[in-house]
Amino acid sequence: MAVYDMDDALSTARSQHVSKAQSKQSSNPTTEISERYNRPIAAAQESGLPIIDISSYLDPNSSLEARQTTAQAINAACVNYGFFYLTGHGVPTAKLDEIIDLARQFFALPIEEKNKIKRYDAGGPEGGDSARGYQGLGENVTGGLQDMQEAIDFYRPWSGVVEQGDGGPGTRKTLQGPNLWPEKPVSLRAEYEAYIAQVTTVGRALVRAMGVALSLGAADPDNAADGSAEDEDVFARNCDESFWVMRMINYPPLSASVVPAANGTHQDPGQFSCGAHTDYGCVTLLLADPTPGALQVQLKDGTWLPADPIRGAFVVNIGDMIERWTNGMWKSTMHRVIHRGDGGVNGAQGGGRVSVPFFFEPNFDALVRPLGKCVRESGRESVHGGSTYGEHLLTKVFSNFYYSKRTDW
Ligand SMILES: O=C(O)CCC(=O)C(=O)O
Ligand SMILES: [Fe+2]
Repeated sequence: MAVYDMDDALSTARSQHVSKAQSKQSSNPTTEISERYNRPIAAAQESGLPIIDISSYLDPNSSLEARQTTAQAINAACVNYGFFYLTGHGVPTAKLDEIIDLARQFFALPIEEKNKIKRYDAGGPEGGDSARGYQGLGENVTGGLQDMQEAIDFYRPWSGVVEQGDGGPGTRKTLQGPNLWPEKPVSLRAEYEAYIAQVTTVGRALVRAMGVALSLGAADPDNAADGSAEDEDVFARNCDESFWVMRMINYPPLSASVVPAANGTHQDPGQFSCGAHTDYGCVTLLLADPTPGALQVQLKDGTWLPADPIRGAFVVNIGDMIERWTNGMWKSTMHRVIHRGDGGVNGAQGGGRVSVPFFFEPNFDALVRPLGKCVRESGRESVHGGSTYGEHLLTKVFSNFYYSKRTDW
């Protein structure tokens, strides 16, 4: 089951779909980490993630009924899984292939070339901003463990005032630097910028559909610019200048990985490609190469569901800001990546798995706090007093843990 055919995969996933698991999701990442690989993989997965066609939110001529059907499917997927496949998004499959291919070409370059766009700490003499640029193997940490991945992070360009960093002239504040684009492959930057424009359109459509899915009520035209109005446009309004992040990742096979350590090198067979975490923002549109078995999603009974790629579809998951806005009615779901390299197209070649998640996030200054309707319907106290997305993001970047479970809000 190496390369998916879209039609086959869709029909298989639909026919295999079974009802949700009921028991409570683990919220303690340390338990998960201590168990390493030992948690069961959900019985070879009887249940696939739901598949949702977003085209009715991209087509201005779609019927109300079509949009309602999509919204209901989104609500069910977010209540039960926090994850789903997204089709009908309009980004050509050839474009998706090109994005993966360019990433693979970059990661195949010598380390000296990759380090030309190395990420450096804010305030340092290199002019880094602690966020943008290339991160080598083992630099990313989840739950105290090094992840076996290398990556480049790109963010929405900083449009606020650019301040001098704490290190004096020539230094930068966190997040305020320019994106560091690789010189090679030469076409990467233009292709990626065009892709970012496309996925931003998809992200906008998706969050509009999510507002409808929560039955928040039609927007009053008088509130069009009011970020605090709690109608069905609330997510769209608070994401209209999305402070997006795009991460280009290469996961070498764990079986062959050697992690650089202060005292030389060591190999850790219990290492994760990416440790269990929830995403900290709004919605993630994940594009990944066809390697099966690598991405795993934690179901409510604690077992892990492999979320294998479907060619031409995104894997979408909701992040902590949506969980906060919905007062926990929609949960951001734990997921992890284990690319052992012992199967699949790329694994069989002993190669890395490449993925390019696009994190469609709220505006930097968007105030994110539980919606009144969700507080009432969830039947629980408000889970958070509210903070801007920018404040939340900065705690993530300052903590130097790219990923973390949401216990810190
Ligand atoms: O590479 C993947 O499949 C998932 C990556 C991920 O979860 C993340 O970057 O947040
Ligand atoms: Fe993630």
